[in-house]
Amino acid sequence: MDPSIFLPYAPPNGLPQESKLVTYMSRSTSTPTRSLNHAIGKLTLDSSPPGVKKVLVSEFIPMNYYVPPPNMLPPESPEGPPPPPIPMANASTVHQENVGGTTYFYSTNSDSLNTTSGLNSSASMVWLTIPEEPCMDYSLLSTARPYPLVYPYFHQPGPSEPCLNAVGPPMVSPYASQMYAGALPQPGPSTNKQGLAATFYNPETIRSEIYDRNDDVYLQPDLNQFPDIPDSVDMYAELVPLEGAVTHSMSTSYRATNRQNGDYVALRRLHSYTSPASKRLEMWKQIDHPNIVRLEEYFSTKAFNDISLVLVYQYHPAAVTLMNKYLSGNGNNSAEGGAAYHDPFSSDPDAPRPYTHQKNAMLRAVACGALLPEAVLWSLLVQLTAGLRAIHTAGLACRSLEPTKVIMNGCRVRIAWCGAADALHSNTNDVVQAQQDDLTALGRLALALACRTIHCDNLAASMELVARTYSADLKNLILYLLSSSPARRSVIDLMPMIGARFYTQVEALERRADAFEDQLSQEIDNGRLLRILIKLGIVNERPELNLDPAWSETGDRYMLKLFRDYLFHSVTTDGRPWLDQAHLTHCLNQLDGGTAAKVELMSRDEQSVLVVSYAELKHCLDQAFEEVMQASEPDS
Ligand SMILES: Nc1ncnc2c1ncn2[C@@H]1O[C@H](COP(=O)(O)OP(=O)(O)OP(=O)(O)O)[C@@H](O)[C@H]1O
Repeated sequence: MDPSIFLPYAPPNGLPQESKLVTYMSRSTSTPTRSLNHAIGKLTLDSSPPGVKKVLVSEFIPMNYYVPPPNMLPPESPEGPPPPPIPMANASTVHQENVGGTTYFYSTNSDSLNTTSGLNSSASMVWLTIPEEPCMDYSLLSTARPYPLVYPYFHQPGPSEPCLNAVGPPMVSPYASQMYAGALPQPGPSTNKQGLAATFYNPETIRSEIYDRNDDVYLQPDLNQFPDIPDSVDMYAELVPLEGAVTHSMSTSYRATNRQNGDYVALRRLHSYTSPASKRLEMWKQIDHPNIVRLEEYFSTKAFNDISLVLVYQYHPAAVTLMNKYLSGNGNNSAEGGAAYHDPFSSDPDAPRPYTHQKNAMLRAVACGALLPEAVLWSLLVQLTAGLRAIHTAGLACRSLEPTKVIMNGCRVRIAWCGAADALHSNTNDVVQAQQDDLTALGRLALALACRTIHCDNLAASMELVARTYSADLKNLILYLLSSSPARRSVIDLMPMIGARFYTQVEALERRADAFEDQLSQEIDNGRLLRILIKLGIVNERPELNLDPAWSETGDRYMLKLFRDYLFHSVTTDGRPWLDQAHLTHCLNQLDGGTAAKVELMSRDEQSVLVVSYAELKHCLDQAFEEVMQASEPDS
């Protein structure tokens, strides 16, 4: 064994000279900090420029090994609540404003919080308390579709049929409602997890994510609604426009099914594409990264009555864009602490708005307690920088890092439609400049997420909000990304700024893996037992096979019938049903394993007893099932 592994930890000044950390520390005083100071100077923020050490993640507090009471949690703890609303000075004044002849009064008195006036709420918002995490309502999480769904696989109860869901809690996801024909198993007691914990490893959240995906995958839209879309394009069929896709002349997105393997794919069709496909698309095909939607292939087609280039990507069910999830403020995402605020002007978008209303979309987000917990922001940034790093390292540039082009499902972030921009602008050669633009775009995206609005044009005000709400490290990271200094920025420089927060992400992922493993260990045998039950059900009490009405009552099948009675219809000595699920599971496991253990089977008239091993029973079952399978073939 290499004895050097036992050497004690060396302090920073004792780091080996070839260490990357040494390289970084020796130059960190020049590149990032200089540009940060420069940027801060330009923004004339009140706060003094950060010192070098602040840039180097000095404020991070390890967490989670001890869970303090909620009010003591650091803002970026995985358990941490969203940042508190910013208190505003002078909360008792009344402000009035005349808009279009109407005078609006803004009571800034915190007592007015309970009034129903939407306008008042915009002034007194800053004193709103952070809402409790809503109890899980799956319907909030299921995404709206622009088309009605048909249910090809599952029976829907007709009007006269009893509906088990008639009484009980509100129905959950459409898929779940079809699967269970009734209420889902109720989630356990509310765990009231917040921050990363709420999204990464809360079992109820994980469960609802899975239902959302199943909704998306199993509930088919009615393809007749799209008569203009070809039945198939190359090897892809069942094309459906992707939810939220805007129809325009340059490109269209579809979900489709691969006819060879049945997998879903996301297609990006570039209309009237006459130039040769960019060579960079081949490079994009090589990129396989968990934070990038993989480009599988591309081809030209005339199926759309023009020459289109079609890019084929991996499909991620129930994916939503960052725009829809965090920035659109459409109120559908309260489970995310959504940026849903009451907009008193929503009924008439063109109505003149008070200056106060226009000015501060981000302050409204503060008012709703809708700012994201810092840990969630870092998680998004860690994933985005990981994806971007892979892209830049491959000598490519994303060119479209926008909230509408980054998708999320569950807690995973993926950069979507990579390569489409290269295909559209195949004559753009300056990758280095495009990579710099990517970093600026990442900065804009980070700022938008931090302020929960895309209206961050007032950079100084936005940065002030960030500085007052989040750690100096987050502010510095955004400033670095947005810096206009001529020094070349690199995605690699972001890693030291993320620093120990990386561990938070790793820890959350490990906890998520634990949650999955726990769940898997509980469910792992269910499929196996279900399969053997299905086999038994197919064989037992079959009225006839191959015109033989006695088939299931004779030969091997008779033993299986007695075994079924033994399993499900045993009674106690005084004639009561004997229900012992552990015994039942044990017997099914023995049958599946075909063990040598013996079981006594009694005929229904109690006149004869058969002693058989599970191995024999298994053999009987396999034989009988095989016979049914053969009889089911059309030419049998
Ligand atoms: N790989 C994917 N798997 C599943 N869904 C995806 C995937 N990529 C994107 N989506 C979803 O497709 C939808 C439409 O995306 P798209 O980028 O086409 O929207 P758009 O607003 O019309 O953009 P554009 O104006 O550039 O055409 C988005 O809601 C997004 O969540």
